[in-house]
Amino acid sequence: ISTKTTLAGIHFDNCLMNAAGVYCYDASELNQIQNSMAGTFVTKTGTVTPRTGNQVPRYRATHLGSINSMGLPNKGLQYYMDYISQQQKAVPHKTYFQSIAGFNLAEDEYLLAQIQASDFTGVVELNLSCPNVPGKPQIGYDFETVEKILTRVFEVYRGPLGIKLPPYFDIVHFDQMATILNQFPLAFVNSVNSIGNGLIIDSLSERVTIKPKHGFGGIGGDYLKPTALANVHAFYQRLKPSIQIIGTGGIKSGQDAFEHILCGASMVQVGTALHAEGPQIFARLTAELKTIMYQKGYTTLTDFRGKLNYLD
Ligand SMILES: CC(C)(C)CCc1c(C(=O)O)[nH]c(=O)[nH]c1=O
Repeated sequence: ISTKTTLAGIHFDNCLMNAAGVYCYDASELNQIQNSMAGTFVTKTGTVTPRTGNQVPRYRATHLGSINSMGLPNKGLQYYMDYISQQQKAVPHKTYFQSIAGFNLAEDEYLLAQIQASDFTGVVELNLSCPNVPGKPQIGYDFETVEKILTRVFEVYRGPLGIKLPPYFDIVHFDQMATILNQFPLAFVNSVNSIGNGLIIDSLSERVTIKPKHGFGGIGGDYLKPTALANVHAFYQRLKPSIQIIGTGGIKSGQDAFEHILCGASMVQVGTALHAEGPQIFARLTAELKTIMYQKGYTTLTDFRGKLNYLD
């Protein structure tokens, strides 16, 4: 029984990995993912220069998930490029993901030019949940800007590249986004990022639980799973076959991973549950997924990927 997968024509021994932002800030954390059962890792979203991010507390977990307003704290793109370059030499049989985000089109182009000029042989994940010009919604909700960015991105970058999308909640938005994305040679779409601007309250103290943005932050975990599954399946149904789906959101068991793959995911990423349990979670999730596959008579992910049944 195998949980291996292929993405962007590249083989991964395991379909489970971290979600950008969780357990991937520095070499210490990335080493722990590298030495776990995860099939690979994605770095914290790298920006043009290092960022300290927002004031703490900026992450809070509950028994149903998490809220965060980290503010993109990261070591800067070059730090992650150097780390990956070292890993490509030390552990050459694996392929790594570099997450990036520019705060405008020029920064996106700069980041991609840096990667293009390096010895990077991995996969780029462009985070489209980044802020736009003030007064406009995040890029992922500004469809014209998505199209403009992707047009430019594929003029400047030639390696395998996918995008991380925020969740959508309207069928028309799935249709509109898929129509845009199907124009581009994307390797994958990663659905979903956290649900933006949720609020988790401590009713005893009658206070919010994180400091930035008056307590507003991205929601992950169990709260996110139905939305994540819907986005994975909606894009799986609409995108051309060459654009694969990475499923992110609400995975804390082998069953959750199974459901994401049943909805069409080729790779699954773990965030909130990884933050809570640490990298040994990948051994548990892999064992649980294999048990489910065994019980159902499946030997590979292709036996059930995307084969969700409807109640016709
Ligand atoms: C929310 C942004 C800071 C604009 C991007 C980075 C990010 C963050 C973050 O660094 O706050 N948290 C998330 O849950 N998803 C993200 O994509």
